[in-house]
Amino acid sequence: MALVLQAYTFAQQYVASCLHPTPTKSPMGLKLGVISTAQINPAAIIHPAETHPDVILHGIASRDINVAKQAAQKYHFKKAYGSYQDLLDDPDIDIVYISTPNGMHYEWAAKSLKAGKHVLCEKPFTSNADEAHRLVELAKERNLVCEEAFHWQFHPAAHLFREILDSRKHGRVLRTSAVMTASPGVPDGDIRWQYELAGGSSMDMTYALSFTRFAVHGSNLKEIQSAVARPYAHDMRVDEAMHSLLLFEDPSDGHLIQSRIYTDMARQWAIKKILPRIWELPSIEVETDKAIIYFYNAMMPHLYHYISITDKMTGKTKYEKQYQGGPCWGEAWTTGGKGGKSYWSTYRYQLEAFTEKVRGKNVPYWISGEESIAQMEAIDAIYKAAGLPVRPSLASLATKA
Ligand SMILES: NC(=O)C1=CN([C@@H]2O[C@H](COP(=O)(O)OP(=O)(O)OC[C@H]3O[C@@H](n4cnc5c(N)ncnc54)[C@H](OP(=O)(O)O)[C@@H]3O)[C@@H](O)[C@H]2O)C=CC1
Ligand SMILES: O=C1OC[C@@H](O)[C@H](O)[C@H]1O
Repeated sequence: MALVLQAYTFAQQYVASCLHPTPTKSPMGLKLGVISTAQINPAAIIHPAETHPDVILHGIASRDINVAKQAAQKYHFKKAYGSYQDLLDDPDIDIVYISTPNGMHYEWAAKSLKAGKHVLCEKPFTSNADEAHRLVELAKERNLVCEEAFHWQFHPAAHLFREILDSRKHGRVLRTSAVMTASPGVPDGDIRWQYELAGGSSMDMTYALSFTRFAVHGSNLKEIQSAVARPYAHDMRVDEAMHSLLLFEDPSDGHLIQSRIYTDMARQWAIKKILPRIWELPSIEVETDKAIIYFYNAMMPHLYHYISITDKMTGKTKYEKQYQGGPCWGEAWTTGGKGGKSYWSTYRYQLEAFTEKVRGKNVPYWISGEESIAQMEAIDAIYKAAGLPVRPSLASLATKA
């Protein structure tokens, strides 16, 4: 279903770009280089960049020059490169977006930083926490921006959700349950099934953990109470699905929060071969002292979302939504005016913050390196608790070979 959402995002952004005029590009705009010709590129970076006055589609790299040339022609990049390193050797490029398989994020993000480029790196940030530490350290040393592309966190709806929880209007957070599944499942041969490329549902569907950590933010992960993987039949090291129970501690009063996380790259259909679970979008439910709060489609709220709040005492439910402005962006002046635009995708809001950060300005919201490290530490801990190996670093695999 997530693939369907991506296609829908692509279509939505395409229509939006026809309906809304392309802005005049600043002659001093940041020159963007894209590493890989991944299928996510149009939705995650190319269309958002098209509508951003301060970003210029400069170059795209592929392991195959012909593939790079085709992509450059299709999306109007000025240049195409037949290797990722060639792109990094171009001194004109200011910012780099990395959409390689997970296991290559660290290598190319580190090489980009060493080449003096700011980095927007796809999720999950790295293969493991050790790599995340090293990358964050490197970015600090070089005084460059290096961000994990957790686009959903930039959307106004995410901040409405957080404000509802943080206000404590409904009491403390007691329990959370986050889900991300694929039904129809991820196709065979996909990068997500490959252990060496840091595949697995906990890695790919890292959103469920991200929703959770966002909801309980500030709380410390105390322990993994339980983690059970359903292994992939062709490689037992890859978690086709993962069920985990995490325990967080809220430092303000020491109360405990139990968090269920369920990811599944091959979710059983509702009716076999007839009806996949297309309605089961990545979402999170939060129980507080007084209410049950549910954020439906937290991953791609720009397409559709709601936040429902059901009062435990009265049983009454009220619904909220936020497509622009709101607690985070409401007072912010953006390249789309005050509060952003209602048709902006999560990726467009993300790019807005990323470019402002690169420009050294204050941004309405940011994902720190420490945040990405904590996220990777939690993933490592889940793998260990489930008895599976932490995803390997490519460099360590090369040494073993
Ligand atoms: N933010 C979001 O919403 C999404 C993020 N993602 C993330 O983006 C990344 C890419 O995902 P996705 O678009 O599905 O990936 P794809 O499989 O479509 O693309 C991956 C690209 O990586 C390059 N590549 C380099 N080495 C390999 C290799 N050994 N095997 C396969 N490809 C290789 C290829 O580009 P080339 O041939 O040009 O070198 C390929 O096109 C992942 O990290 C994923 O987690 C994915 C989907 C959504
Ligand atoms: O980031 C993602 O979002 C959408 C999903 O289809 C995909 O598996 C994942 O990589």
